[in-house]
Amino acid sequence: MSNGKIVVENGVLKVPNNPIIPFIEGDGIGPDIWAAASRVIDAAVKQAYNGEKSIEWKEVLAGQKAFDQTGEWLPQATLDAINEYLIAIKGPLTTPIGGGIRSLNVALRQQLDLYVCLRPVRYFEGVPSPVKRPEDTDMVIFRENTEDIYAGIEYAEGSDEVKKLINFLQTEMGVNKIRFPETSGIGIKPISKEGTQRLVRAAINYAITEKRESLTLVHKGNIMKFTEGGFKTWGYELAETEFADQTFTWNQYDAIKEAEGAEAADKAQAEALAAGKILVKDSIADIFLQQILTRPKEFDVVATMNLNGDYISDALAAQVGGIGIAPGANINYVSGHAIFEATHGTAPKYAGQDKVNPSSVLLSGVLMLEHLGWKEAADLVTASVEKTIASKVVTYDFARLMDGATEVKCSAFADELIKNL
Ligand SMILES: NC(=O)C1=CN([C@@H]2O[C@H](COP(=O)(O)OP(=O)(O)OC[C@H]3O[C@@H](n4cnc5c(N)ncnc54)[C@H](OP(=O)(O)O)[C@@H]3O)[C@@H](O)[C@H]2O)C=CC1
Ligand SMILES: O=C(O)CCC(=O)C(=O)O
Ligand SMILES: [Mg+2]
Repeated sequence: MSNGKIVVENGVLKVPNNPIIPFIEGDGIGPDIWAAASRVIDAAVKQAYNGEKSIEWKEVLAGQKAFDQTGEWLPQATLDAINEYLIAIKGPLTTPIGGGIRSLNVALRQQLDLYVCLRPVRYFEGVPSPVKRPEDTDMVIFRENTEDIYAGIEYAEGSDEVKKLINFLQTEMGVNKIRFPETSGIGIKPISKEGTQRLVRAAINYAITEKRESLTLVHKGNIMKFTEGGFKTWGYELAETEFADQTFTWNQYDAIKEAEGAEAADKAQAEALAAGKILVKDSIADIFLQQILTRPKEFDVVATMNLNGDYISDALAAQVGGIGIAPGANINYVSGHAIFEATHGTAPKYAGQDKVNPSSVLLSGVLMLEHLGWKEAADLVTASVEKTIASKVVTYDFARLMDGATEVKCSAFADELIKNL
């Protein structure tokens, strides 16, 4: 452990006092927010441990910077370094729309098999929000990170591949419902039982450890029966088999109701919850998006597939004040690999202006510190974010919605955060 490498031993992370942590600066606003956030993290670690601990940052390349320096968008050396050092943090990377390279963000998650995209959503007092009671929103999203349409199995309209696939579907599979077969692009959506269950397992384990009350499986299983519907079925199945003593599911509720009536089902559920069991329920994605606005208190931990999770995490971020403050982490709980990153993207129109809010990547750093077991440093940063926002010294995104705010640049906001540690 003396060589600065974080390792996993018997499923437990061993962190030296001076761990080497690879970082990807990112495209667009990446350099600005990374410079700001890393300064705050370093200052918090120094203060929390009187200089006995510190992070040795190791830059690894991806995105435009990597392409300019090496001719590759995601060099093998970057994957090798993250593989070796286990934990990394990154700024956002650009993905062109419609053509060009596929997402490097997705590639990193898939190639390192970081199957959980963890995105906690909580309110910070004083942050301007579009809803009346933003403090009612306190959810933790577990977004499946390796499957779904993000697998990138897509064929362009007019290509030989799409003609072959459509022909196969029509002649071999009896499909006659492709409305415009001559001009369709086709995408494939793989959702597996293994992929679902390792995600739901992580979500239930989190709910147990963090003493959360419920887990909601969000899906569109009424329409996509064997993919999103499978997700729901396999999620309930996992809860009822692996976590029989710790959970009570709506599936079980329905079975009791059918056999013994609604009163018996209500009683069984009430008893289970009184005994501290986690309620595992499900929600169809469209109604879920309505209810997170109208009844946010009913939701706690949320598990869902990749695309739903992408939409839901941005929607929930907006609810508590926007994407400038929404952190995230991509984690493989078995191998120990993790990459921490903001929920937002490269915001190209603000690139190089030292303008945007560094809180998303900074709070991703807080998740990283917590993951390392460096809670004291994590708590210092969180308290400083709370204090700084309460003092109304904020970046443009909050300043434009707050009365009496002092707008500061990204780097000056970091100075303020360090002052308030
Ligand atoms: N994980 C990743 O690396 C991700 C990468 N991307 C990529 O980023 C690129 C741009 O995507 P886009 O759809 O514009 O989404 P972005 O998240 O980059 O930006 C959209 C808007 O969100 C607000 N915003 C984003 N970041 C911040 C911040 N730090 N502080 C304050 N406000 C912020 C800005 O709002 P306003 O205009 O109102 O000021 C901005 O214009 C694309 O190539 C996309 O693929 C997207 C998401 C995640
Ligand atoms: O990879 C991208 O460009 C977008 C990723 C994204 O939207 C996300 O991680 O939430
Ligand atoms: Mg997204």
